[in-house]
Amino acid sequence: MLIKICGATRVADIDLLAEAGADLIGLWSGVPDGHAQLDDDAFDRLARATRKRGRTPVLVTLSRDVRGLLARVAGSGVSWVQLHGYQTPATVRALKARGLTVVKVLHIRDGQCLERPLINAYQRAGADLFLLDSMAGGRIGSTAHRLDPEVAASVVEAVDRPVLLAGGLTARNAGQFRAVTRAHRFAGIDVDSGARDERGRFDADAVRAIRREWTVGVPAA
Ligand SMILES: O=C(O)c1ccccc1N[C@@H]1O[C@H](COP(=O)(O)O)[C@@H](O)[C@H]1O
Repeated sequence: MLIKICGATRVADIDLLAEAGADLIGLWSGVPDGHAQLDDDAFDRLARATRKRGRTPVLVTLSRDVRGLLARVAGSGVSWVQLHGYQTPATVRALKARGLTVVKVLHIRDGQCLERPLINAYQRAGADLFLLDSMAGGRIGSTAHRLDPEVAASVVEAVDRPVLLAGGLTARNAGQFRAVTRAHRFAGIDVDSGARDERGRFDADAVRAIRREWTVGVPAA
């Protein structure tokens, strides 16, 4: 299973996350006013640092601007893109046409998957993975609002792609998701808030504990 930690902003973050066991590291571009939004130079520098440490950088974005996204991946050599907003299947198709690995986020609000009617269209467009994230009210992302394990299990059953879980995940709540983590489609987790200390800095012990608790009973790849 994959552990993705999201929102690195410094090379020191990459060092800490790589050492603590992150497989994928999320770098934000096209997240206006986001707490971890990077300018282009910082994005390229952190993408290089991530690859140098043998980890996979992931461009995390709300942008629907396909040209802009292609420019960003071309400039940085990043090949994974996480579409965290309400991008359409056409955006997924356009990125897949360039050979990128595309993770499409499905938003869970009040027990419902907002994009459920579009799941087949995203699959036909070539989405490689889905990522379930819980919304708090109208807010997208880093809500620290825990995903509902039963809703996650029902969406995982409904899709035909590997699934990452996100939304308020920590080492402490791993046990509540055992039914999902045993599912054939479960691919891993994505964490932002739960990997940080009270000052908002990444915490290596928290990341190690996340890896330890979330891999209990999950067959090795
Ligand atoms: O946090 C945001 O504002 C955000 C904006 C745009 C894209 C992603 C964002 N956050 C992502 O939300 C998940 C879950 O975070 P958490 O563990 O609940 O804090 C994670 O991928 C964040 O990077």
